[in-house]
Amino acid sequence: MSTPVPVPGRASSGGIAARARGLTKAYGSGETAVLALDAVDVDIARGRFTAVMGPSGSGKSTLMHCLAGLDTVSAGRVWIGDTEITGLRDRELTRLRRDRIGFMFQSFNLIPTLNALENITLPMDIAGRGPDAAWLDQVIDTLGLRNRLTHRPSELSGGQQQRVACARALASRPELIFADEPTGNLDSRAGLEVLGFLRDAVDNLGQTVVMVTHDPGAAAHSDLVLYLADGRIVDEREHPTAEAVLERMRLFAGGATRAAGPSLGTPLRGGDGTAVGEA
Ligand SMILES: Nc1ncnc2c1ncn2[C@@H]1O[C@H](COP(=O)(O)OP(=O)(O)OP(=O)(O)O)[C@@H](O)[C@H]1O
Repeated sequence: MSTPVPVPGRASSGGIAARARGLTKAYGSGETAVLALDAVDVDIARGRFTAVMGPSGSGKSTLMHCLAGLDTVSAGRVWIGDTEITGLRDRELTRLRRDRIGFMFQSFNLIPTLNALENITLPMDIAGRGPDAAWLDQVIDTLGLRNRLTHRPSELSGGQQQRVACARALASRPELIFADEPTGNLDSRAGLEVLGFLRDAVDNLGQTVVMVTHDPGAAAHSDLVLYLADGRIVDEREHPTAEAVLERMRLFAGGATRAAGPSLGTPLRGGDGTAVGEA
């Protein structure tokens, strides 16, 4: 009998929020084809904060998009909870994304003509579902948005806008939140705040978060870092510190990481608090 090979990401006692087997994504064809993901197996543990890191072009965003059903796969299978999403029709996939997944992007993606509260509840309004009032209250208070609810995005700072986007992602109490560089457009103080809220969402609200980032300091807020290189998960680390992540990133080809910008180096919880990224 062969010994089972451990799958990156591993389960928590809470089970699996998403998983992929043999996930392969190629762009283009023939000579110009790019293999963005190369037969990736991964388990995303429920109730945990998972960070995805790797050099530019390693496939981080593609992995996120395929796991979240935002992009089709070339081969392999993907599940959200127990639902296989590969093979779902567009309409079913749209409904699944709307009902079961929350998204945060680097560029906030708020509607400029709606105020903060309207932005937060928009996905539920579109779905024709009223929010759970007690949960929504808790999300708004956790994110410190109570006195900003009537403001439009242009009347909010970048950090406040991302907090609104975070509240929008949380409002329907999704099974899983995917965040693609959520701190990429924020100064380090606002970025730290947003990471703290994502951490709170996992620790205090029982949410599951998957975050793509370039920043070892941001990754240090997670429970587990998955390292991608050339479309494969090549390593993982539990309870990462910023130093350990930076060190691992240095091992990638050329030693170059895009961590040279302002780093969100001081985890609000755990880690050793040393600022990195300026190294
Ligand atoms: N729509 C597309 N068409 C063709 N190639 C693409 C497309 N999207 C991504 N790729 C290629 O797939 C590979 C993985 O891209 P991806 O955006 O997932 O990497 P990444 O790790 O998120 O990069 P970055 O850190 O720079 O955002 C890259 O080689 C990229 O050029």
